[in-house]
Amino acid sequence: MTDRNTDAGSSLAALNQWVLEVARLTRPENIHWCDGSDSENDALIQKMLADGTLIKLNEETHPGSYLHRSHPDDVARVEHLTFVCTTERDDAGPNNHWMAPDLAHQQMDSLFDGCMEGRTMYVVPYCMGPIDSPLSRCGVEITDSPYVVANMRIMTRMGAAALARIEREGTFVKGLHSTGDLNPDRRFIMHFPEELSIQSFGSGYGGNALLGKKCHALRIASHQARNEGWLAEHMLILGIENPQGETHYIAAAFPSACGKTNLAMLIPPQSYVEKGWKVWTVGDDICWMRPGPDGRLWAINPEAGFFGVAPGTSDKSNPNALASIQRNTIFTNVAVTEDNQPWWEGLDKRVPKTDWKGNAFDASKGPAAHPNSRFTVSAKQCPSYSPHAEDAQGVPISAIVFGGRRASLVPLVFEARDWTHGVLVGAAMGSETTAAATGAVGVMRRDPMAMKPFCGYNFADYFGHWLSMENAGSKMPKVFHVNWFRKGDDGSFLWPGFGDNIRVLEWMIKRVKDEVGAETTPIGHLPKAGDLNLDGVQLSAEADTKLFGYEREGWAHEFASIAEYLQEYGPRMPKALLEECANTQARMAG
Ligand SMILES: Nc1nc2c(ncn2[C@@H]2O[C@H](COP(=O)(O)OP(=O)(O)OP(=O)(O)O)[C@@H](O)[C@H]2O)c(=O)[nH]1
Ligand SMILES: O=C([O-])CC(=O)C(=O)O
Ligand SMILES: [Mn+2]
Repeated sequence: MTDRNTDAGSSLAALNQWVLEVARLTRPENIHWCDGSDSENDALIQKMLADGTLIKLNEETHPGSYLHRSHPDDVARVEHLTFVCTTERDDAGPNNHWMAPDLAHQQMDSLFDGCMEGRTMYVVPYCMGPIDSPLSRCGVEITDSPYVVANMRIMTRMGAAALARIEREGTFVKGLHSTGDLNPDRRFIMHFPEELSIQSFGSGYGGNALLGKKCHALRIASHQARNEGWLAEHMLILGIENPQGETHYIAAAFPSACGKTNLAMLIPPQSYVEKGWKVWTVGDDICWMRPGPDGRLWAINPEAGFFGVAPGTSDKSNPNALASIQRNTIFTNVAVTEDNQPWWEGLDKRVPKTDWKGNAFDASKGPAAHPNSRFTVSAKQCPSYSPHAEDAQGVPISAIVFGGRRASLVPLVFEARDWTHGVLVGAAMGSETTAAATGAVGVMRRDPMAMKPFCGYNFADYFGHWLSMENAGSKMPKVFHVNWFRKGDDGSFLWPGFGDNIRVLEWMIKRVKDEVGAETTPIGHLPKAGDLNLDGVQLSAEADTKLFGYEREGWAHEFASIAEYLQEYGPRMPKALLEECANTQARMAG
């Protein structure tokens, strides 16, 4: 496999040439190279206020903050229109939609033909990760959307410093984006991992349009990571500091809208705060990890901001997120109150005046804020932002956590037997779908490592890559699985979740430090009664069995379906993983 644009030295010439090529195709009125300065941002904001792209929010309560209302058909990622275009179909795998690169280029060229007439074309150089980190990677997004530019400025290190790094380094990911006419029939999100390039047309929504995020930092980066021996994952990163002042870092993969931002910003219950426990936020969505000289995995957050789900965010559920978004925040598709403050379901008891489409709010017509409405804000505004979040070498990872949204069967927490079993636990993940992507909500689907929508290559090869991370000299993190979403017979959540999730993290750290034993079952190790601190938590008798038990019959069914799922990948699926699965099934039968 060769990656084409790696010609160091002539990188700026290559960039210039590509920009001119794109301009010839898209025919913009102007070309603007973004330097990332405040004055540039101010001018963009003024332009967007003037043409209605942004609406100013209450300056007293939310200084420097704006509302954007997207087209009502353009509110989430579009997985059915997202393609991985590798030369060989099997390199994209059954987990991706595939199109031959030539055909995809033909199709995209005709969409981009003249699409920027009368518009300004913005050239956005950006760096994913701290600007001085060897783990970081750069890209350039060309876009005709000032909203995208303003968001990229918050979400990445954008502008002059990134351009200088590109010039030094020679390699960058090429991203081309146009909102086109926002017609869903003319919408495609195309990835060309072998060319390190992305082409996105017809959507302004975050995951489809902020190309540094899912398109670059996951789909393209996962391909680069495989070639270069590292991991690009859909994971939050947090630091948990114990009363002795030791901090352990945990990376956790949950599918979209399944609790990454909330866990990353966790505020412990009062009893924990009093003892001196703290949680530090390193990242809330994406994690790039690489083995360090000491054999441990070292991780950076490639992003500079949070593109978080608004509904459900409150001073009870996530006070750190709420504190972060009091100023300098772009809100997308939220409702507004009488006095022009942003509002969403779960924030407080006020009744908004206007819904996310800009109509007078009418409770009979559905929620006021779109269920996938979002805030974009700099990570620096988060009170729990880790002092080590920008460390060039990253932070060392002690534990990897997988988790899904599972109303039944799956207990609160279990630990994998070893690395290979841990890879199986990740590969076997299932979760109920959410509003973060278009389509039905609440349907259980396999979402290995929370990467179903984001892995830029064949899952069989991806699992093989994960298995290969353990080798002589490596000190792999322990692997756990959690489920905050188990429901009781009456349909309510059995576990309080949010701040109380620290109880589960504390148990994990005790396991990492070998301070407690565990109950061994065929799915892995469960906490022994008394080892997980439940002081002050009121659990029903039903919760006690459902959160901490192993349900033999249900798991046998689950694993029959997991085995079938892994078989779908055919002979490329690593034997070691199939054997681990069979081995787990044998334990269940025995
Ligand atoms: N019951 C329960 N709900 C939770 C918990 N943590 C998060 N949630 C809810 O899950 C939804 C999504 O949470 P987020 O933290 O925004 O999810 P995310 O994984 O960061 O989502 P993306 O940004 O789409 O990747 C919100 O409605 C939260 O209120 C928890 O511990 N228990
Ligand atoms: O990608 C997006 O638009 C938002 C997000 O974090 C996800 O869906 O996982
Ligand atoms: Mn996400």
